Amino acid sequence: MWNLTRFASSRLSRTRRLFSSAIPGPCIVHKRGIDILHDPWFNKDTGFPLTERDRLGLRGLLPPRVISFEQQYDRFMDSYHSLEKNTKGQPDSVIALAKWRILNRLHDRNETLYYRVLMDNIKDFAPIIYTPTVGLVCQNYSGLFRRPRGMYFSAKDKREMMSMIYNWPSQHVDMIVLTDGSRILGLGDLGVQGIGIPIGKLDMYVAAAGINPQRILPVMLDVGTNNQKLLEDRLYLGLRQPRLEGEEYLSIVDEFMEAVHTRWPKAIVQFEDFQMKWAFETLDRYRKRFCMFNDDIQGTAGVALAGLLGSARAQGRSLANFPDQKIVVVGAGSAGLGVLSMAVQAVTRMTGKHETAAQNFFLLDKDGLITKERKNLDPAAAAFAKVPGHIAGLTEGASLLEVVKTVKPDVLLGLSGVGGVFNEEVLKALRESGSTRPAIFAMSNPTMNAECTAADAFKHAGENIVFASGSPFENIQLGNGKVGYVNQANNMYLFPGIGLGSLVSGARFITDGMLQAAAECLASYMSDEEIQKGILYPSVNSIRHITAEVGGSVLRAAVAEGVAEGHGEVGPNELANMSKEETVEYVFQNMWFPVYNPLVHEK
Ligand SMILES: NC(=O)c1ccc[n+]([C@@H]2O[C@H](COP(=O)([O-])OP(=O)(O)OC[C@H]3O[C@@H](n4cnc5c(N)ncnc54)[C@H](O)[C@@H]3O)[C@@H](O)[C@H]2O)c1
Ligand SMILES: O=C(O)C[C@H](O)C(=O)O
Ligand SMILES: [Mg+2]
Repeated sequence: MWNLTRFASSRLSRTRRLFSSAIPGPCIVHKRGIDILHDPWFNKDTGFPLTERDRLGLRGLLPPRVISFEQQYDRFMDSYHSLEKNTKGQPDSVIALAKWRILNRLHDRNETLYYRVLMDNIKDFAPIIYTPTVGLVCQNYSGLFRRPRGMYFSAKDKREMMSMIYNWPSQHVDMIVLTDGSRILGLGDLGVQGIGIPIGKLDMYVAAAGINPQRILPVMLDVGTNNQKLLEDRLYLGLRQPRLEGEEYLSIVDEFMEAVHTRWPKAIVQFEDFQMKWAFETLDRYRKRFCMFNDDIQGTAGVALAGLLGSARAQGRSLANFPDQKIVVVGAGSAGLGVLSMAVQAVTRMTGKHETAAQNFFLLDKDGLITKERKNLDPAAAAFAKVPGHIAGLTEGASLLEVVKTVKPDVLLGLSGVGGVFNEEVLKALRESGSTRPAIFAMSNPTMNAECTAADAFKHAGENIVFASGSPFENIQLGNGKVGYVNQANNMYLFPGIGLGSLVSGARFITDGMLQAAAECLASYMSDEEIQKGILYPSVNSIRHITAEVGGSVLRAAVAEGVAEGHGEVGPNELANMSKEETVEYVFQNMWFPVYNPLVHEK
């Protein structure tokens, strides 16, 4: 139901009321007539008032009755609910794709209405436009393709990107999400079909951070694919060649980054779902030259750290005891290593001792426990490699079950991309760990790649656990009215605020201090009462509020670190003089909100 009063009960209420009473400002449009109806940025469908139909040459191109935004909203939601009813009993994937299609059609037609229904129903719609359905959409992208969205740069576009970037119709771009499709969620190399991920992430940017949808740009860098099935698929829409490697690959990314920053020097680029070697290499290569970050390494790390600190609180420990938590991380890829690096930074700050900061962290990959004896030990994992035999029974390549039985961890955190690796035996061993309240983070996406389901976690590891997963699961009814709370540990709680805070501070770079501030903000967001119930993260329904808070923290950190250059009319000195509350209010004020603005034609 379309209802502005819902905001009154949310944590957004004060600021939202400010917005809702404001008269929407006019919006300049350079086209007329049918071209406006075909442009989802400006189209209002049957919502164009008569005066506007006259002004814009729309008279006669629409049925005569003017339908209000509220009525359009309700009409869409009615169709959506009918679809839900009509698809009952069909396979989950069929229902999920049908829901995605109806939302996507609205997205293609009328962005204002689309983003409004998305924002108001974010808990129901996030699983469709984001994980898990976005994974299914990427897997089937070439068959589902109807209209392009975003930009595609391919290996064949070498030396052309600087001019191609000017093909994008929008004068201003604030946020770019870029992928090369090489590691899409836990689904592997999906080549050009990975474009669904930047689209879904940017939908979250609009819904959560209020980035103006006219200023977002999803980008696919198609450098080929090593997915043989796709190369042989006659419908595949990407380059039919193996992935570029080495310098050839980097020269393509370099050229793209130069082109973007020539046209939009202040645009922020989020790298998403790059395979590990390129995720680290590109972060290292660009983070001191451009305002960019890698969401899988850095966004995930902050969300996981906030969850780890929350689990310590849920176990009744003071934060000063966080370094004593024994944490087993399964998956030594971009996400797992990002999480451990940030956790080590946190422990170092608490104890002042870097050398021993990783002593309670245990890291496994597909070959088991990583120790100093590992052949071809990845330098990025070396800091977390154990000395074999240091703890009796812990040898190189020990299985997850052996590690859990020996270490008796407080936390089991999965970023392996492998569904079910937290199997019954592992979960039962965790139950025996003796930890007052074991925590399980099954963070891999989409749902079928989660290390365990919520139901299995509560069943085998005990009702006392704290549970979080990367993709959403329903809460578990434990009987006798008791509920096993399911958290969603997903980087969506941070990347929108990191992007928005960087944007409105005019940050030159995104520093570790800004990322740390984002994580601390999320960690301190939850009350003790919530944490005791096992609730580690806010409801997705309050994502705009948490994003404004995170954005404010990121902004303040940017100022403190001397990288804030100001944004629009607001200079660095003004930013520096803002109180904490003022920074959050300023971030809110910069959020776009979907309403129909009066359209004014200009040649
Ligand atoms: N919830 C979130 O916010 C979030 C954020 C980022 C990534 N992820 C998910 O994390 C997963 C991994 O992402 P990544 O970028 O680190 O991938 P990656 O390919 O860089 O790393 C995967 C790691 O898992 C290890 N692995 C594979 N099979 C294993 C097994 N059976 N047991 C133990 N380890 C195993 C690999 O050796 C590798 O170290 C993906 O499913 C992704 O969707 C979730
Ligand atoms: O996309 C997500 O839902 C989270 C994360 O970025 C991932 O790669 O799994
Ligand atoms: Mg990702």
